[in-house]
Amino acid sequence: MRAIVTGGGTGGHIYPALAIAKGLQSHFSHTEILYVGTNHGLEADIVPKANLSFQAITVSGLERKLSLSNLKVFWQAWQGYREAARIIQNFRPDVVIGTGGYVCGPVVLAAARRGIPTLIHEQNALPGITNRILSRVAKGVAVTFEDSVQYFSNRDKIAVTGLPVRPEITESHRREALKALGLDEERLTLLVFGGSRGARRINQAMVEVIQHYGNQPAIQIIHATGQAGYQEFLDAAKDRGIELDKYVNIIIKPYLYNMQEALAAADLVVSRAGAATLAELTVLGLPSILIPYPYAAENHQEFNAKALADRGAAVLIKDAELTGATLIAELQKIISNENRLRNMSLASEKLGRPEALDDIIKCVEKILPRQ
Ligand SMILES: CC(=O)N[C@H]1[C@@H](OP(=O)(O)OP(=O)(O)OC[C@H]2O[C@@H](n3ccc(=O)[nH]c3=O)[C@H](O)[C@@H]2O)O[C@H](CO)[C@@H](O)[C@@H]1O
Repeated sequence: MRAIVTGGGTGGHIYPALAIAKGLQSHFSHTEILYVGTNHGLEADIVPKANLSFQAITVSGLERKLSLSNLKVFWQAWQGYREAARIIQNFRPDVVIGTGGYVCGPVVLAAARRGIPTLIHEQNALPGITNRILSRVAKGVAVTFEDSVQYFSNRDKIAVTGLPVRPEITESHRREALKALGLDEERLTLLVFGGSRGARRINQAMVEVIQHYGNQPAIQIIHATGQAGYQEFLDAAKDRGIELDKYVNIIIKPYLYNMQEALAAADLVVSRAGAATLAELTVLGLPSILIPYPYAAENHQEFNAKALADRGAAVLIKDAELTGATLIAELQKIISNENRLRNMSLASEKLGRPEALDDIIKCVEKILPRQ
């Protein structure tokens, strides 16, 4: 089986594509995977680290208003289409799978035009523009939420599968993960990150949180600032007189390439409310404090977060209300109440979709020509 997977820009599109690639590798014998992305998306960094072949094409997003730079984007899209067509011609895939982001457009279109079976996966309840367009030509459409079915015209090809998480995330174990991270088994572990690109607002609040919990014996913290916010975070901590290297219970990283270990070690998570993150939290039954990114298209992160908060799996803090003090107060309420932590964890587990990856592999089987 030869498959091209494509999806890019942010982790929310890339990790589901990686999960599907790994699912294909373990389901079909002799699977060869090629990941097609762009050189300026996070995928150029993440995919080679996952030991998959990677090729880049030229493409960028449209601005919403008509402008000269949009003309350049159309030209790039045409170039990207020709590059995608060439890659497809050389690789000769049996199937092409897209998980959203602009890069999927030319790749899935070029494959569909050549009669190659194509499947797209939508992570959010409100489908992205690329997937809405591609759903017209794709042979199959897998969606995370029942709610998104209404946005697609051809309902026969839609399957509600949930969002696939990377297999290593469900296969990691707490004890080994804590050991690998150099953390203590007796302490409560708090994992904090702001989606795949980090979140400045969360980083700002975390400076105070870290000062509050630094060297406290009962807790340890892993905080990913995002690549772009790392230096700013270190500077802000320094300005506050915090000497991070004196805290034995705090790990600060720009990015967690070993998220499976961080999640396995965690007892409680503070994060944005992107769809891939929430699928990972619920598949592991992790309780969380969610701060939805308020500028995500049509405020979809707030809807994502509410789905968990309304069922008792998470506490929601609005971005505008987030400060170091509000975060510490919420953390204290949860940490000091073991029962609450356990109930949140049970509620979270109920929302998990561990079968999502298998269901997507079934969708792939369905669109392949019969042998
Ligand atoms: C601002 C915005 O519009 N964000 C969107 C983007 O979020 P974003 O790209 O942040 O994606 P998600 O929050 O859904 O997922 C982040 C992914 O990155 C991983 N990770 C994160 C940090 C780190 O250090 N290491 C690491 O591995 C997480 O484990 C997760 O797999 O795509 C999601 C899925 O389409 C949408 O729901 C989000 O609304």
